[in-house]
Amino acid sequence: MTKTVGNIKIAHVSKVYTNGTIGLDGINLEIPSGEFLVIVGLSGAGKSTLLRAINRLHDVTTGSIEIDGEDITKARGKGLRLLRRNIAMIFQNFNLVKRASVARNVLAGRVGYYSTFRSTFGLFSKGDREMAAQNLKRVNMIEKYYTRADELSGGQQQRVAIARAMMQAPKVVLADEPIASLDPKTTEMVMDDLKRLNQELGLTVIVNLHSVPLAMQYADRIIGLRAGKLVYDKPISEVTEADFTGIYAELGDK
Ligand SMILES: Nc1ncnc2c1ncn2[C@@H]1O[C@H](COP(=O)(O)OP(=O)(O)OP(=O)(O)O)[C@@H](O)[C@H]1O
Repeated sequence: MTKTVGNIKIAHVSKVYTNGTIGLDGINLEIPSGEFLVIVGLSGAGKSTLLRAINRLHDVTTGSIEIDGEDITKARGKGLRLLRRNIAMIFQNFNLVKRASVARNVLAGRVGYYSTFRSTFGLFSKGDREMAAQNLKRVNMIEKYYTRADELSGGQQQRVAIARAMMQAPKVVLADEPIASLDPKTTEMVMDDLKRLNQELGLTVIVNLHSVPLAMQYADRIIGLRAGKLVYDKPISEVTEADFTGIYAELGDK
């Protein structure tokens, strides 16, 4: 089997929802291992659809999405499970089990490595408990190990969600507007956490954002979507001040 390093190759990908809405329209995109890619675009541009196609939460209508040479759009059964294990997802609304402890939520990130029986009964190994503690330290949340998730602030919940994502030992992290419901200071903490994972562990990180200034601050490369099409694609070194307004104007010009 190919060694997984987090290269993504999206070729001729379109997605038409069953009601006829075009989600994605002929996307071609290569994302090299270790890149911090930010996707910007107005609401409805197709950002979530693209992220969800990458981990196969959505099926695409045409095209292929290769993760290290393996097409996830065609994967089935065990092959799909193994591919998915390498791709962690972080959501806008955190998706934690509110009544469970922080530790339990973080350990849940490990279920891809366990039988259903063991994970249902919480039979996690000592090694995994240590890994959970390590990942909570990484996001400065270790002191909340036993706290219930619903006693945390939004920013703290998102950091627990990042620790949970890390339990998968992923190669790729997808974050769908991870800071949409957070204040500016917490936003910075969460974006810093994502950047640290990218830089220290070399993970490929793909983040959907509405904010171009934030994209400018964190991205290696920015792409823009409008009505399902790729309309902007530049490395951060080539993004100019003029593009700043350009991105807004072009994306807004529906
Ligand atoms: N399940 C669905 N069924 C039908 N159409 C959908 C579905 N999900 C999304 N769409 C449509 O697909 C298009 C792209 O939506 P998507 O959620 O990917 O955009 P987005 O850029 O992520 O928007 P936002 O920033 O608001 O999250 C929109 O026109 C949306 O209405």
